[in-house]
Amino acid sequence: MSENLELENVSYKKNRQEILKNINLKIGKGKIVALLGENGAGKTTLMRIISGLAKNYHGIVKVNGEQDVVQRKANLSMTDALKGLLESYTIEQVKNFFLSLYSDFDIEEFEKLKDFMKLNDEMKLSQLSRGMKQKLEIALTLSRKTNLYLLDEPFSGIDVMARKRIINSILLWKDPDATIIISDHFVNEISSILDEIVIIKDKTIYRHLSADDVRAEGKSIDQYYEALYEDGGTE
Ligand SMILES: Nc1ncnc2c1ncn2[C@@H]1O[C@H](COP(=O)(O)OP(=O)(O)OP(=O)(O)O)[C@@H](O)[C@H]1O
Repeated sequence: MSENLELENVSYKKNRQEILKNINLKIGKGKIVALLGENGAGKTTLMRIISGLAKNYHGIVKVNGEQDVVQRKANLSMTDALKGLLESYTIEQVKNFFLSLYSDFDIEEFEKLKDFMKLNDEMKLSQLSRGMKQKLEIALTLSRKTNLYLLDEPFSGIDVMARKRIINSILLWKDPDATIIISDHFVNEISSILDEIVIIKDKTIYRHLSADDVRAEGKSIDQYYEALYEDGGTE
């Protein structure tokens, strides 16, 4: 059976500058994975490569065994849902747009998530705060029934209490076979739901390990992550 995500020797340059090199990564079905790294390490770029937004990379990218970009897009859902949408759109219009665009968009799931996020149909995008927009993006992203979810710093503008509520609920919303990759700078907040950790450093995958292995060492995931940099890893 194929992995939900496979990257083989992926490299990417932008304006002749090397951004990522020799990325090899396999993520199995059902895993929740943290994608970690300093500012500018390449987390967003990696997600954009996987989702087919960043082009002209070298190497092989497969989502649910599919290499073709159209197939990959059909097999993943990413938190860039509101990009390009008119600010005058109401949430109801956004919902209808998603319904027309994605055959896997689960309207009942969206209604539940929308209530959970304390959003309503009449709200216009222009009236939403940054945190409210992020909540809407999470709701839209998770309402698609797909194999891979890419959440790029999904909680950065969301207040602490709502963040905890959302993180704790991800396990309930998630299909057991679906894989979620979350990039985040607040590792301790998501650590309880993680199965694996991927760290990008020096333009490549620096560590890929199971969260249980870290816990078995008696360390929390953020302690482990911080120690990597304290040990002189910031060169
Ligand atoms: N449009 C662009 N043109 C040129 N270089 C870019 C562009 N976007 C990103 N980069 C470069 O690509 C590298 C990786 O950026 P990326 O946004 O993927 O990092 P990140 O790990 O997501 O960072 P952060 O944690 O700050 O969001 C950086 O060195 C950045 O300068």
